[in-house]
Amino acid sequence: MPTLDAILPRLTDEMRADPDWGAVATYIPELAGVDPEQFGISVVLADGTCHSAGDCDTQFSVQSITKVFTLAIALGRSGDQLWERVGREPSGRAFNSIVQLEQEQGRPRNPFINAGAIVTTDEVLGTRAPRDALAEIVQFVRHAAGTDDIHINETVAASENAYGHRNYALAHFLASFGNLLNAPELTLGTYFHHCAIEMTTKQLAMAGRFLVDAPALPRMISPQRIRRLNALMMTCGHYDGSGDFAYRVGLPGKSGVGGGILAIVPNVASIAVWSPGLNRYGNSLKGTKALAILAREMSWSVF
Ligand SMILES: NC(=O)CC[C@H](N)C(=O)O
Repeated sequence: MPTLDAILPRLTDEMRADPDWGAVATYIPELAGVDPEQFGISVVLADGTCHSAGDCDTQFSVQSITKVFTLAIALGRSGDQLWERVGREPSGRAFNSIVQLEQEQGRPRNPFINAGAIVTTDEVLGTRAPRDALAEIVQFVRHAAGTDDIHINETVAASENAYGHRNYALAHFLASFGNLLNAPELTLGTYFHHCAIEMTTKQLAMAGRFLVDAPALPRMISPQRIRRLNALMMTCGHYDGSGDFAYRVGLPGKSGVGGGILAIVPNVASIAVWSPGLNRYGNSLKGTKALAILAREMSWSVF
């Protein structure tokens, strides 16, 4: 089998040569200015070694990928009670869709669509001040990644808040159904801030180690919870593109609108890829392409 150190630079060259970079998200003005022609990839193997290529040292907005970390924290705090407030089914709809929320009386389909992540964030917030909940989230991510050099970009959070009408609509809808403990602006303030965490692909691949379940990698949650988080990433991690991602890549993954994807090869590896241009589902165009090639070349699949 070819080694990662041979595959990753070749994959990066291939991605850079492909003229279709997709389109960056524009609804968060601060993200609209990011140069789409960037590509980075990092893989941490079960032995702890990290292999990277391309723009692997550039920090980017991880956005919805943080929903995996907040879900892990919410489950740690509340256990199965969380599932009274949010479901575990794929939504088959865009990440920011509101229609299902009305039809299903304010219980979001899963924790990875925006409505579900707002509920999860609300659970993590509890009765605390947003600053305390955010400190816990950032600490969890730093601990997982094994570095303190991970921060929230306040400008990105403010930019999203200023234009966050849809997320405000979702939060108010949740509140109208009695599924929000805190005032919408408090929960959303916390949500926008954790989405605005920035990482490099190296840091993100390191942070994903806690989902791999390998003896040499840090253990932060139980093996059973690792399997369950991976199951949700597989079924819901790419919104209405989750089926397509499972078909093409065959691994649990979570995307963010900043163009990052965290994918897990259970017991084998944590993979982070970043390219800011998105496909029609709002998932990284080249990130998905690169993962499909890498998974095939390494024979990595859960199927
Ligand atoms: N898909 C995403 O990454 C969406 C996250 C973004 N913060 C939002 O709420 O719209």
